[in-house]
Amino acid sequence: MDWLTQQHQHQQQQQQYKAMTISTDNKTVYNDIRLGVIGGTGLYQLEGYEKVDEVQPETPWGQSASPIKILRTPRGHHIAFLARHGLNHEFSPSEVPYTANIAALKSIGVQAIVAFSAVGSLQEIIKPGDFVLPNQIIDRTKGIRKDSFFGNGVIAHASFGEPFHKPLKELIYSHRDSVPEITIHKDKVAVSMEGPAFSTRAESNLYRSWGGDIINMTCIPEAKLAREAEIAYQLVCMSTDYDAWRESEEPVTVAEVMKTMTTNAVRAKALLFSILPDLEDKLYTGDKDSIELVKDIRGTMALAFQQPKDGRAKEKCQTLAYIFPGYFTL
Ligand SMILES: CSC[C@H]1O[C@H](OP(=O)(O)O)[C@H](O)[C@@H]1O
Ligand SMILES: Nc1ncnc2[nH]cnc12
Repeated sequence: MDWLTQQHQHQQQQQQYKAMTISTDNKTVYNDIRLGVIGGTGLYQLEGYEKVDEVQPETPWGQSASPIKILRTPRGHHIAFLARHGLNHEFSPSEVPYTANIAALKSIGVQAIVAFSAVGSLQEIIKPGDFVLPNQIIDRTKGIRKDSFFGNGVIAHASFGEPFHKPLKELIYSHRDSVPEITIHKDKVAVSMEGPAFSTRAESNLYRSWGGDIINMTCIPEAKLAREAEIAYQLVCMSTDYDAWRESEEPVTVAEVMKTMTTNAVRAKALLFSILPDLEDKLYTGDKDSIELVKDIRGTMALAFQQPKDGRAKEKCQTLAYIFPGYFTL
């Protein structure tokens, strides 16, 4: 079968699928969740929205780090909020159940994620308190995190040259003046390190020499998994410190990060609040299977499989059907 036919067939199958979330009372069904928000260090709740429910689906990759809060926006749409490290920050960056987090969001219908992250700055121009929309990542994690839904008999290679979702990034950036206190930089390079200890001064300088602009410990594998799950994903970074490269200053500590995050968290919520109506216009208008904003990412994995269909491990196909409804005939 040629790829166009394959693509067409896949889109038809996708249309038959309607993501649904059953509420905790087992009665209410939310089938209109399209936006997911992930909060990181210092951002564990999204106040200001009506909490209508919370769900924690059991995915084939386990449970998400925290229950997913289903919130109603002032316009009446449902959005999903997840605390990446757990509500009490109980998962270290190496321990976060990234696969479960992304699978759970996908399973309730999320098609776009705005993810927040506290980052160190590797450049003078990015001051603590500034926000950054990166467009590239240098992966310095150590291979101990599960960073793919594939393997074990079903092999696929996602395209990851552009690790973030450009239309989503541009939408967020277009609101850069909406919160006057925030300076937003865009198209910067994020270094994602393993941690949990922060970098040495030598490492911090090395990342600068590689062109790194900011550093965190979580965007790998989160961005990769979102890409595999065909979810449009943009990281909104909040600079908290100058890491360890500035000889004139003490290297970063958690106390410094948390101090800056107190203000950053308030600003992050203000930014989200101001971009939300635009995001809702773009994401919640029209049929959920043909949203213009995310159309470039829907169906992309159909072309990423390595094997002939009959060469795939059946059991693994069944598992993967949880996040790829329509891709596998079971
Ligand atoms: C407590 S400082 C290091 C910690 O902060 C960032 O977390 P997140 O990306 O979830 O906001 C960084 O990635 C590290 O996990
Ligand atoms: N300097 C830093 N390095 C890694 N992750 C961070 N998160 C916040 N500041 C950081």
